[in-house]
Amino acid sequence: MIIDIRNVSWDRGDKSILRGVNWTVREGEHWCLLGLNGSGKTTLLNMINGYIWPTEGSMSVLGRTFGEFDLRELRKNIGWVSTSLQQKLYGSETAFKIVLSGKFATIGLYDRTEPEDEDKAEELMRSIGCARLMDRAYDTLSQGERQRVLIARALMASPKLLILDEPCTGLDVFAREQLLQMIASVAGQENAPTIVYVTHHVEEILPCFTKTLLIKDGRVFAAKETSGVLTSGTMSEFFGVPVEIDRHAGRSWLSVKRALWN
Ligand SMILES: Nc1ncnc2c1ncn2[C@@H]1O[C@H](COP(=O)(O)OP(=O)(O)OP(=O)(O)O)[C@@H](O)[C@H]1O
Repeated sequence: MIIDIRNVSWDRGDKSILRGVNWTVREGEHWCLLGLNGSGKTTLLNMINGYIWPTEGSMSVLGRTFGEFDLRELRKNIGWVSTSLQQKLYGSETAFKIVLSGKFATIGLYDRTEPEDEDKAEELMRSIGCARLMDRAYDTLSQGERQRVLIARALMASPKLLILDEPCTGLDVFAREQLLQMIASVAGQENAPTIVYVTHHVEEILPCFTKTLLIKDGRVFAAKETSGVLTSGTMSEFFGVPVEIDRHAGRSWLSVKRALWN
């Protein structure tokens, strides 16, 4: 079992940020986590990475129950790509060093690397289409290029779980489609990690994400086959606004069916 969350709540003061969350992710599954701003997605990810602890309930990640193991070891098995990670990295470092640092899950490269690590980093950058950026300083890269470098970094430690937290934020439509194609190819590889893809946008849900967790106001609204979730009826209920879902090329596109102002 990759993630097993049972009846988990997380309270701050008298507010329940997460309430009665149940979610099971099995090896080989690829999930999309969809929710509006403030629905609790980041809180849930922080919990999966062991940065916060459930107020109630129990959970295990990669087969380990919280409280019973070394969190640093766990984090080496989880690749996490997020905007907050981008902000922490040293911008003057080369893209290559940033990818290499993924082996140790550190910000900056302090440990000695072996020639085979360098070969692996180069190979990953090649397969993800960013090898030409190896010697470039990270802060000179475009947003789309940065995301590729961060995904290569996350894969450096051969994680069992890869979390992509809104990777398409700030990308133009072509950069977004390129990145999504790259993610689909990672998901399709033999020995691919289990992927959790976090987004606000249904059109980013690739066919490889066969399961979807909908989260709303800190509660699980649905957790099942994507095909059963991405319907006009379920999404209208989820967003609380009439929407229509159109299917095209194995993906879903959402349009809002009434004015949202006045
Ligand atoms: N440490 C905290 N103390 C109090 N409230 C918090 C704390 N962390 C998060 N919250 C609140 O919990 C709710 C869920 O926040 P969270 O960041 O998990 O949402 P999100 O789904 O990731 O949103 P977004 O899509 O905007 O990133 C928000 O209302 C937020 O203000």
